[in-house]
Amino acid sequence: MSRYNLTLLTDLYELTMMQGYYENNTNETVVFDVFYRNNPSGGAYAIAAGLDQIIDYIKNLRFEAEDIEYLRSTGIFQESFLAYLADFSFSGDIYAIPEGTVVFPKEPLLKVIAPIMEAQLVETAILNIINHQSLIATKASRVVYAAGGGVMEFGLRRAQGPDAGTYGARAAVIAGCVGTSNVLAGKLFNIPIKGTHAHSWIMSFKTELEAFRNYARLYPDNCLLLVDTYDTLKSGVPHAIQVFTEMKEAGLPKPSVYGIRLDSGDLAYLSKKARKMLDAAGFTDAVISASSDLDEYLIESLRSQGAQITSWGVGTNLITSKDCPAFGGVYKLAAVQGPDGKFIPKIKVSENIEKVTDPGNKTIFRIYDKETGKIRGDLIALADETYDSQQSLIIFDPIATWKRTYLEGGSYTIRELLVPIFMGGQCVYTSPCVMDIQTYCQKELNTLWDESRRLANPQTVYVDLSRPLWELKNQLLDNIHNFKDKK
Ligand SMILES: Nc1ncnc2c1ncn2[C@@H]1O[C@H](COP(=O)(O)OP(=O)(O)OP(=O)(O)O)[C@@H](O)[C@H]1O
Ligand SMILES: O=P(O)(O)OC[C@H]1O[C@H](OP(=O)(O)OP(=O)(O)O)[C@H](O)[C@@H]1O
Ligand SMILES: O=C(O)c1cccnc1
Repeated sequence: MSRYNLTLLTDLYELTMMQGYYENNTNETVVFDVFYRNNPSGGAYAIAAGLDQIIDYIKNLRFEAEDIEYLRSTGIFQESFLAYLADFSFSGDIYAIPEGTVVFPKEPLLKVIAPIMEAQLVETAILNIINHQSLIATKASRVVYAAGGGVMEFGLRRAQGPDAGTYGARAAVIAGCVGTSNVLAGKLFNIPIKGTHAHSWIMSFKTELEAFRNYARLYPDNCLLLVDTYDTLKSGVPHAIQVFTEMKEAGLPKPSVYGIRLDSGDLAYLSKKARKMLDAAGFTDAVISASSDLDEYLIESLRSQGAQITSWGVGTNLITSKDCPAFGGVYKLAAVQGPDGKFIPKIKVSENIEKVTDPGNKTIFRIYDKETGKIRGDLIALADETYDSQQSLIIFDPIATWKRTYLEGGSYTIRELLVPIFMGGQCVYTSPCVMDIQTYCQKELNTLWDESRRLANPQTVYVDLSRPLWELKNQLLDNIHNFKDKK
């Protein structure tokens, strides 16, 4: 997707810090990690999304003459720094977890290794993109899980602006929605567009029957009729049946999709009644679709009541992730390259143990049970560590270290999650198309145990530190405390 230049999509402080580094003549290479601390909506996982837009952003990162002019007009920046910006391009490395991957708190979803001026500039846009799309993908995966499939994303009108509606639709399809009502998203990302019709269509005709007949004449192959404008069971469903009967009698080919949409009332009750009426008329394959302020909990409840709904239009609650409006991804410095080229690990200490960062240039290994393919745990490790799944391995909780799991050599498989995206400023990664990411995401979700997928109180997936990383972290914490003690 070609996009306008987002180079100024950054917080002012990134630019003022950048100018500070420029003035001080410091531009050492650093490592920054993107990670999040808590799973959205009380779940046990998130879905990584947004990488393709980050790639686009980095590729197009340059200060145009008008950007420089604007920055000059603020009076904050020196001419020498503006001249540096005019020549700026990204020269660093980026590693990331591919889109559609199931991810967990604390693990680096993306890692930037670049001169500090570059690494600092890109913080805001990277977080903005990952935080939004990962949030919506995670929410959508919950909705799709509850529905068992057949979810159409209908939220554009209630999204927080055009970008949220469009990239949100992309994220929703990655996570398993069968399509979106957003036509621009369909065009930009080559994803299926779906839709029925509104109450206004029915109301614009003299009668409901006339409105249905007209719609069926125009769209005989994809004909979902909205049946709740006047009276769902006494008018809408009987009229829909009448029109389907007329289509059949006219000898029209069987539609690819036909049926009804319920948009109000007791969806459980109405769908069961409507199913009986459609079946009795011989339309056993007619689809019953439902919409109206749905979310994963309502859908789960409807299904547990035996609602006869197999197609779901979900808007507001999905596209805004209404119960959890922010993803909370952060960007933290993990290492600074010393004069000898080696990375010096950095740690941020906090009163709150959860907020102490993991130091060093790191990677992530995912450990799967060999027999079932399910995730046993993730291991955040130093980037130069290697593992051999034929060797036995003990993984342990980095805080409650007595909680440990012994993995017998040969009983597990292991995969490194971070892959190179940019090397020396050049993109070395080709993003799959959205529908391929969707297929991959489905496989990813299947690596979670059912206990970690359920909506309420799911089982946490272990994210542990490798022994070398754990030792490094403790050593740095000790050093800091020794220093404090001596003061
Ligand atoms: N982070 C971890 N890494 C590896 N193994 C762990 C981890 N946490 C727990 N275990 C192991 O998993 C098993 C279950 O432990 P336990 O019941 O304490 O799990 P838990 O997830 O900590 O439970 P809780 O839900 O109370 O937090 C034990 O064998 C324990 O040693
Ligand atoms: O309810 P959502 O999950 O957001 O799904 C999308 C809603 O948008 C449409 O309604 P419309 O905008 O016409 O308003 P309505 O709520 O009055 O039907 C549609 O009929 C759904 O009800
Ligand atoms: O096509 C539909 O039925 C639709 C699209 C957007 C919002 N509500 C419904």
